Amino acid sequence: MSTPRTTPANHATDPTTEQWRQGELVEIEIHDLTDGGEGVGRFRERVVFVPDTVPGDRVSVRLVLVKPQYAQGKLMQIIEASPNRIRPRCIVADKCGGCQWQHIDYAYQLKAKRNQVIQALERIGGFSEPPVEPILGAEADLAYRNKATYPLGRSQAGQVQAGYYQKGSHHLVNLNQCPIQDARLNPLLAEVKQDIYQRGWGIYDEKQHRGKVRHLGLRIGRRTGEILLILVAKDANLSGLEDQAQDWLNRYPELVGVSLNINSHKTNAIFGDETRCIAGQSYLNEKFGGLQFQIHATTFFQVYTEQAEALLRKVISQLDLQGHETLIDAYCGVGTFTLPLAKRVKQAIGLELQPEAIAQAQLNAELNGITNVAFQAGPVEQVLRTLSVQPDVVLLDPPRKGCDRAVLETLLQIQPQRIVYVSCKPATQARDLKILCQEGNYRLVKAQPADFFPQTAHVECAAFLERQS
Ligand SMILES: C[S@@+](CC[C@H](N)C(=O)[O-])C[C@H]1O[C@@H](n2cnc3c(N)ncnc32)[C@H](O)[C@@H]1O
Repeated sequence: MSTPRTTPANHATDPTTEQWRQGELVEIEIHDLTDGGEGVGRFRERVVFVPDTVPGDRVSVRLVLVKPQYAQGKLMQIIEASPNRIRPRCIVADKCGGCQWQHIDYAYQLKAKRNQVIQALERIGGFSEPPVEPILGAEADLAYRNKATYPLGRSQAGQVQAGYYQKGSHHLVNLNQCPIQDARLNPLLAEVKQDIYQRGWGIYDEKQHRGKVRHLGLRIGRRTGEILLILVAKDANLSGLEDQAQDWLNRYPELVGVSLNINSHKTNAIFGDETRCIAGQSYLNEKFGGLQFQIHATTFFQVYTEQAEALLRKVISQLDLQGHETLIDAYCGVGTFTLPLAKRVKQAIGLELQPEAIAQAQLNAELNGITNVAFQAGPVEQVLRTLSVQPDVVLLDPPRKGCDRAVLETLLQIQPQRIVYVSCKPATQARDLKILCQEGNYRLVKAQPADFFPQTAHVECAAFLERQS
């Protein structure tokens, strides 16, 4: 299970290519899954990647892209279904690119995710028999996401649509509800689209870079039920926006704020730099790790609150902090891990690129009366080496691309006793762990996978390292 997705160079003149015909219909058995969630089979001794399949399936596949060493297949027919296959609980699962694994039994998803971590540690990290714990599976494998950001579009009849892009395309799959979102967000999704239509606000066209409203975002505090609504628009000129925002606040008692984010750039990035609160408040309240948090609409917060908490509990129990330690939380966001951990150490320092997230982290510390914590805005690769403290523990939780090389080099110089590396991308995590563990600097004590993203191929993992004496 879990084949890293490789795309070998295209040797157009390789004679073996001739044995593959684009458009050919072939029958194959699926025996593996890639990191991206596609099934893997073999045909004429070479690899075929097929979305929407699962190990144990015997399928008929159209070869839609043919390369010398691999082909991309499109599932045409399931000849014999794997025992791991289930009927998707989402009515648009066959089209929508939001989830990759709606057709896979949850127990098998968990097995495949743990295996993804093991494979990455072995193949990329070079660890033999890595110490990977059983995965922390989720109690609820649906209705778990606390946040949704939908691109907007128009139907041929001109109706406003919101949803996720179709697999491998920029064609929008219109949704009125999404089974992996917190169900309390669904009524807003269906009705707000209609209001945008009634207001006559132009919908952004990414090809032409014309129109106004680009995305509709919804975020909910799982424990408090408070909801934030955010519109992302090319400019702030939406007639009647204040009235409409107030109308939404009146209509949905659980909605606590409506914001407008302005993104005037021709970019794939969702949010622009400026966010204005239009009605209500700019943040929602949430409870996490026994603490109170305020979270704005555009700042990072883990999408599965309960699972993030379950991983936090593992981190706390593994670290067994005694109260005398200095802890650095690099890539700290709004203080999600920093603040619960600060209560268990002498001093905590959070580092984060986004100044808005740092401002919220500071505020969250104040809200909870936590005074032994300091936050600093800036890139970890620059800030970490300028700190004058000697940390005992460093927690890393970088974005998917992993840590900048300079961060790893600084860690190898300052040599904290322990490093916890939390990641949602096993491949980059394994790459970075290899660097930290080379020449016997650190030892991988334990890797703890957790499912933060049921129905998708993504997996979270906390790796615990100890300095070798
Ligand atoms: C995966 S999130 C983790 C946030 C936090 N630990 C949490 O669990 O909520 C990664 C965070 O790193 C921040 N970030 C990205 N690149 C960074 C960099 N070069 N230096 C500092 N922070 C960065 C992002 O803004 C984001 O808040």
